[in-house]
Amino acid sequence: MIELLNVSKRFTTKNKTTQALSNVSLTVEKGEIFGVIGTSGAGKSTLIRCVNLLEKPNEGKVIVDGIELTKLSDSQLTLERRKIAMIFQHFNLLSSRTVFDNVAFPLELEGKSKSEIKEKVDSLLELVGLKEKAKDYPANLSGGQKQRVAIARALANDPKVLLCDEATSALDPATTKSILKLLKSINQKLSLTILLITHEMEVIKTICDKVAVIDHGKLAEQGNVQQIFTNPKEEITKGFILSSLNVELPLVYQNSLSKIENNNPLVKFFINGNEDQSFVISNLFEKFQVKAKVISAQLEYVGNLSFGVLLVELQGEKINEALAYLENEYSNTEILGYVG
Ligand SMILES: Nc1ncnc2c1ncn2[C@@H]1O[C@H](COP(=O)(O)OP(=O)(O)OP(=O)(O)O)[C@@H](O)[C@H]1O
Repeated sequence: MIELLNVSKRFTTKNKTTQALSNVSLTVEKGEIFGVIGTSGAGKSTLIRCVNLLEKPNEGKVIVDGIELTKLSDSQLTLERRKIAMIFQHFNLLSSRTVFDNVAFPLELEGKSKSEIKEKVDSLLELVGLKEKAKDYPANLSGGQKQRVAIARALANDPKVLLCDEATSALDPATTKSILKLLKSINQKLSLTILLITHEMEVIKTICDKVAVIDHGKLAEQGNVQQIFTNPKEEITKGFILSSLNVELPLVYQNSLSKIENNNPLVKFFINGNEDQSFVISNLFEKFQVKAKVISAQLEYVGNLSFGVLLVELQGEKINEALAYLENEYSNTEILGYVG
């Protein structure tokens, strides 16, 4: 449904040229939710804006629904853009219009009749759960409600693709969840293809089928979400996954941690979704008679795979063998220090 082929984009200002995207290729299949994750300045906004040609690539092709947008005239592009809707971090609603009139706006531009508009807007407000707010103004809505209006408006012209530019970044965690749930249900009900950009792994984990990691304008890694979460190849991807797993050393351990190596090591390591790895505690005991006291842990599920981080204190005689085993078998094994 969306294909970017070797897309590059440079911005040239008076003093310098920034290579915002280098040779980016990706394919989003029909009906898929595809997430692009990256840190600030990585090129996410530029990438998503290249899909509807709000930014024109310097090189490469952009193909949406079989049409190569990069070779269309401006008037042809205007027509094709109707298939591609977009929502934004800050909602971009018209403050002088009611909720109803915001959603009606693209239909008015299309020249639809009053009765057609009423029928469509009512059904869209029903879809996003905001029927009772039809007469309210944006200023009187919560952030989550504003984004619901923006989603209803985006769907007014029955687009084939929805682009989400950090759509939940301005929302609190509970509202983020409800908006992601709404996007997923729209994706399923309408078979709408969704491309989103985010800096939060949580968003990817919650609704995406596929993910691409962008770093300094290049795609570092891409694949289905299960595969990337459980077997990340690139350091940047591992960093995103670890940052979404929040294990902290409890204060009592922080205060007693030392560098004295003949004490018990505190070890942090990553479980990658492989079922064998879930048996780490019994493996350590069976193989080395080393006991692993769990200090902190976070396990997550992507589909039926569990992955996560474990923080344990190792106790026993064959500590060095146990550490070598963890370093070999588990990614990102790290000795945080020693406790007496
Ligand atoms: N219009 C522009 N003119 C000049 N440079 C730009 C322009 N837009 C983006 N850039 C530069 O291109 C690079 C990528 O920017 P982009 O906004 O795509 O990153 P991002 O990943 O979306 O970051 P953020 O999450 O902070 O919005 C940055 O170095 C940015 O400064």
